Amino acid sequence: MDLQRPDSYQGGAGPDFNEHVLHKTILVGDSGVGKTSLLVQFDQGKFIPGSFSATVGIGFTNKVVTVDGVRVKLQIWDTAGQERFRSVTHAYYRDAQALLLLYDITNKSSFDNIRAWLTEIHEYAQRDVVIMLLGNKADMSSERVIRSEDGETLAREYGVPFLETSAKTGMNVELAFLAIAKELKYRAGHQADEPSFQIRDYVESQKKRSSCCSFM
Ligand SMILES: Nc1nc2c(ncn2[C@@H]2O[C@H](COP(=O)(O)OP(=O)(O)OP(=O)(O)O)[C@@H](O)[C@H]2O)c(=O)[nH]1
Repeated sequence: MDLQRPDSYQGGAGPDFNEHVLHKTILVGDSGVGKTSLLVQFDQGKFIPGSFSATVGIGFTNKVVTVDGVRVKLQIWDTAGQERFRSVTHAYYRDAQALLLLYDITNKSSFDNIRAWLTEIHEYAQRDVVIMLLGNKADMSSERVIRSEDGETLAREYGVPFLETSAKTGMNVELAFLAIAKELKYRAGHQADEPSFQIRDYVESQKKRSSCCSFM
């Protein structure tokens, strides 16, 4: 990711109670799991195949998501997964409202490291941070080593929502950010008579499964 990249915030008119609030969301996970690709797919609707260039440091993209007719501004931070940048990225966890934690379904160690990532998150982030677990590269069915059920079981253990995504095809990418935006909007303020919003139930009801892997 180019850290000098200009802010991609899609501003514009439109009254809502969140107009001036930026909800800080951070992408974390091992190097190469697809954090930058996921953000590019969500922001620009495209996937740039080819050689992998690791993120250096940290950078952000602003993006407006409309949920239930309300504009919610997400400031999405893309972090470097490489170990040598950890101390830099930890500093950003503290004021994050949401964290998208990614592993790569074709890379076992990226999945095994999720527990260590969650330990770090619990150490450095706020107690009530919204966490979502994402198993990325779901399009790579022939190289899959982590079953969908394994991701689901781990997410259930930690009480967090889970989705399999593909930054390549776009599968569930918008849903992941939309669910986060809905949760943050709900937390920012809701009517007393508004039904409660449960992010895990919402994700379960909306998610598309990778058609490749129902046998796994
Ligand atoms: N097939 C497929 N390839 C992907 C997907 N997501 C990412 N990739 C590829 O995986 C490689 C790593 O992707 P990145 O988005 O750079 O990974 P990252 O997590 O940002 O890596 P760091 O910046 O080092 O933390 C690149 O070659 C991407 O093209 C996906 O969903 N499907």
